[in-house]
Amino acid sequence: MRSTFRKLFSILSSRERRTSFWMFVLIVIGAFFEAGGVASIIPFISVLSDPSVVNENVWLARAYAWSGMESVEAFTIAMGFLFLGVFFTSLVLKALNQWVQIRFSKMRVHSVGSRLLKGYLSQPYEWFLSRHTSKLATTILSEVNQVISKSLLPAIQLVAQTIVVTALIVVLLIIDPVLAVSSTAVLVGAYVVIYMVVRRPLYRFGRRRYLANLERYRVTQETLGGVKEVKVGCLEQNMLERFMPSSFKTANEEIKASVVNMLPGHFMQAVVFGGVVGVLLYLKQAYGSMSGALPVLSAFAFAAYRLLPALQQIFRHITSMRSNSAALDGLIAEIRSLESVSDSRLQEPRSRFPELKQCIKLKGIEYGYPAASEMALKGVSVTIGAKERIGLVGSSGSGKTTTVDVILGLLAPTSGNMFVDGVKITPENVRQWQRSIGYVPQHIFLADETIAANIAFGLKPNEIDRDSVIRAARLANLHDFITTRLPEGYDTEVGERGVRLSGGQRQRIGIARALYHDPDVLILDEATSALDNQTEKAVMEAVDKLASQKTIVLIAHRLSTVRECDRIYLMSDGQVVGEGRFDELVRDNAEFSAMASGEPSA
Ligand SMILES: Nc1ncnc2c1ncn2[C@@H]1O[C@H](COP(=O)(O)OP(=O)(O)OP(=O)(O)O)[C@@H](O)[C@H]1O
Repeated sequence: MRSTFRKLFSILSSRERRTSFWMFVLIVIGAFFEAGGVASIIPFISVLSDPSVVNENVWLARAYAWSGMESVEAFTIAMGFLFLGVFFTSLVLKALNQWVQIRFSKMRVHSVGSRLLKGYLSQPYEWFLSRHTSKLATTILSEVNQVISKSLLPAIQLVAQTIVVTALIVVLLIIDPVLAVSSTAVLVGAYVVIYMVVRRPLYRFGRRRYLANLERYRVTQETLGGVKEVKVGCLEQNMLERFMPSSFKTANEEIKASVVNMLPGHFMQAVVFGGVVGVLLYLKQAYGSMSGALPVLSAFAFAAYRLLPALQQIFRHITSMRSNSAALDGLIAEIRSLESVSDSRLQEPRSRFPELKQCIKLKGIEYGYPAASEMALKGVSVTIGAKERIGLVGSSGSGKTTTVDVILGLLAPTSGNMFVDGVKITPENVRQWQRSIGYVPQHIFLADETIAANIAFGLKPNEIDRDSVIRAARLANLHDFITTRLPEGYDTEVGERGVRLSGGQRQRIGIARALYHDPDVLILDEATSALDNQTEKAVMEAVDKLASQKTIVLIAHRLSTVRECDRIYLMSDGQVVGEGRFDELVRDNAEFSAMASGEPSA
């Protein structure tokens, strides 16, 4: 249990830890008043049942004299009000404490989730290559919530209830030590026995729920993310059957944990009722008569009214923390797997590289993916002149995308260097370099927003510059389509994942997006490979318009795409094996010439 507290503490920031200290102080004050409420009932009931105690008891006599009351009746009424005052104050403090505790923990869903996303975003691109995005999303969206509501909040409430229970027991010990010790021993002992029985199954249920929930999210994301393939492949039933076991398991394990949480409550009622009989017999024995025992009985009854639910809640909090320790461990492992979180990797660099004047030079680049046995790039040297249009071609797996990812500054070469106008690209200046590049991937991710917001992707609505959006759309050959064919022009919603746009239109939105920040260099990574010849032609017209305005790097499967390039690099097995203009390569390079002859001319 101590280690669970330590782990929970470790997911809080130092500011949150300080806040939790003040929350603890408030809990102690609340407990003080709760115990005071129980203690103050004794003198009130004593005076009520036998007014003569006002003179017999030293403390009551002093209080009576100090109050200056004229009659014992008035004093009794005042005592009643005092008791009610303490009791009401304890209720108000209880409500305040609950509000503070719930607010503190629910806000942690927000802050821990945000810190986690910040941690993910500040990781290098390489880090993401070995991660499943569905697991990252599940951790942020589901597991953080699970840990906070089923582990952190119970932990806080456990501390609060334990302090209240301790304070109440101290008061009871003062009132009647024998009764306090024996009844506490029976109650706490019964809970300890139950906990010992259920702790292992609870951990098992929690671990199975955690794993099943990850699987549930993964299958959901695959199914909905690939809905087109699912529909075409008639895989609906298949996907449903893959989803249902993990979904069933998640629910089932949660049911088991909840029932185990609840059952001891019934068992404890049997213990308590058995105990009441014993207490009454004891009181009759110890105080001679029931009327003599009335003040003590009232105090114990009143304390039990708080103590029993508090003990039951303590038990539930402990079991909840226990059954969620797998989720907490998962979250901690995820936080630890993050390399240092650096703000510099999150902020937009203030400046960008000076305009490209001469060339981008890759010199002897070697790169190996973390888990791969073979190098993906084996000494690649490439020169891309300013305002040139360069093509990268080669068979699948030859290293084109890896080369582009190095140019994009996403992968740091294992050896070799990249220079931009003679300046070496280093971790310090790579983000400025990235600001100079516009990138168009093979599949454009379209957000469920307007055309304008999709072109100015990632910006807040008030940051979008309409003139830049229109300029980029004109360059991408999209402006006429947007203004004449779309009902609300640039303010037309594209629909989730761009389903209302054709493949060619989506790709041109991608090009407009890449051009929005007016980059020097435009990189298209198989941006037209998924399009038919006719649609590709329309997209390539947009690219042609940019020739001699921008430096362009094109990765292409189809050689027709790179026909107009100033220079083409042919890659094979992580190396550059040919270089030249299209016709030069057809003439001089057997591999290229074979590729060209195998492809119908566009
Ligand atoms: N994330 C990765 N982890 C390990 N190896 C990888 C990874 N991505 C690519 N590779 C390997 O690196 C080599 C080069 O891959 P790359 O994607 O650069 O080729 P490509 O020419 O772009 O291929 P394609 O035309 O199919 O996209 C391949 O052998 C590939 O298997």
